[in-house]
Amino acid sequence: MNRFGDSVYQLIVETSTNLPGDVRQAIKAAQEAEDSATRAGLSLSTIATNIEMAECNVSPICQDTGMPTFVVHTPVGANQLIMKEQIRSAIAKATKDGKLRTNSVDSLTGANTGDNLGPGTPVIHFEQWDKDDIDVRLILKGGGCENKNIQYSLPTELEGLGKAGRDLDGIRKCVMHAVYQAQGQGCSAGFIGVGIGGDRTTGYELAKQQLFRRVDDTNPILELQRLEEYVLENANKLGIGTMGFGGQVTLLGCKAGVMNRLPASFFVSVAYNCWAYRRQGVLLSAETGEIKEWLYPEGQEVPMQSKPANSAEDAEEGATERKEVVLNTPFTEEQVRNLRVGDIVIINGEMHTGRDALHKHLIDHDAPVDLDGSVIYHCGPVMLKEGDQWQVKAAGPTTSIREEPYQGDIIKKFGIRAVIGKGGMGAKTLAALQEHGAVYLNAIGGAAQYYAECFKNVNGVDFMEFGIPEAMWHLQTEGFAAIVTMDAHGNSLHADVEQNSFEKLSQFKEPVFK
Ligand SMILES: O=C(O)C[C@H](O)C(=O)O
Ligand code: SF4
Repeated sequence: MNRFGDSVYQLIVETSTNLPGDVRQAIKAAQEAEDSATRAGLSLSTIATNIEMAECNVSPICQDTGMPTFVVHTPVGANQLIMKEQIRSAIAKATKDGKLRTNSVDSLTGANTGDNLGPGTPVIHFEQWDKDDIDVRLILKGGGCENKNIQYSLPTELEGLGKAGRDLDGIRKCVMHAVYQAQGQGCSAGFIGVGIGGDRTTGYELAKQQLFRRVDDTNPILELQRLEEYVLENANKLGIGTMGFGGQVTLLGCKAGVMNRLPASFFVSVAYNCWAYRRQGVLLSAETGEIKEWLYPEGQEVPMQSKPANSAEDAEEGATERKEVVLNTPFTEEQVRNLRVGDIVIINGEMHTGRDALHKHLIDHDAPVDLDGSVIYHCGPVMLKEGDQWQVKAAGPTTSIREEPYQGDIIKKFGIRAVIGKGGMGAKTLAALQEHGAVYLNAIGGAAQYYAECFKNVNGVDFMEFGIPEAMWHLQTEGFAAIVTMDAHGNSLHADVEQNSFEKLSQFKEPVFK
């Protein structure tokens, strides 16, 4: 068993940096279905480039390397205590090597443990089985998509869909609603695991177990197979699209499982996973711990392409739709008031990261640097210190809506002119953008390698006491491209897509499974 720890380390690195072949296949199919000159098509192309970059750089696909969750099957008599210790050591080493972000935070104090070890992290489930080998599976599911998980208790009344009863049709409505309520915030196009039955805890567990299935498998239970096919086909009619930009592809996979329940309870639990669906597995020799087999198709079997516009017509249509503007920081009020929803902004100069801890802090404290005209990037990067210099290892956007309670006030207090993030923000921020003269720019969630390349130097850092993801990094930037999705004139693409998809949701009100 002396190779067990090394094998687990390899599994962690592979899972974080190389998206499996079946997931890649689903993303490629989405690229085919989407007009490549649209916002959704361009985003998928960036995602494809990012997947290749992560594989090539052996660096995290997305900066949020998630909650490491292992499911281990062992032969009877194997020592699980030793395996647990070696898994923990492999997690700490992968963190130190920049393959995982420091993601384990004390819930009361906010202190980051720095090595991804702590109460509840990593999650390790052991099961015994009657085979001779050890099966280790790992999923790295990020926080943004985890926040979009949802649990329904039937019967219930669902906005847009009406009554959902305790039957297959009620389940169908819950799952359609789950996709709608996620909008683009969990980095659509996504995958969902559905757990039918159980109690609140085991229902969610069952939903997450579905995410260990292969994307291209078929459910052996006929009713569930029909449910999966129905949801996959019809959720894509909601028009939410990649990153919630609108488009043909919103969902890439739906997998449902069922277990018994108590007579009084009927839960439908949905686990939402972003496109950066990082899960892999290995079969290990119980004697040596060596890898005998990888359990999902490996990434290199399915190369990705950043597809060029597929026809001259597409390219032209795309070009007339949007304007590209190059801006150097700090921005002026006039520059941002000239921007409209749909424009692409290419940013050069210094920008500052800031997320949950910083926004809360800035409400009643001064900023450590002058933020007049500045650009704030909602991002918790993976950083590594090489010699005396910090290096940006992965740096995609985080879900902006979490900063909604603070953002408007902070924009006005410090004179910020642009906020970059993903998933959009709400009415309070939109009003502040209009009043003060600022814009919200949407970057492609999960494209952490793609954006990391735009950061040419780390000029400094403040609030390291918040931990690496929450610190305020001052980053020298070149060629960072993002789309205006909320402008200084009261327009919000997010509000429009939400409204349109809500109207479409009501089409699915009538019973389908009787
Ligand atoms: O924590 C992050 O970096 C991102 C998070 O996974 C999110 O989707 O908001
Ligand atoms: S940023 Fe997006 S891609 Fe990354 S973990 Fe969060 S939801 Fe997933």
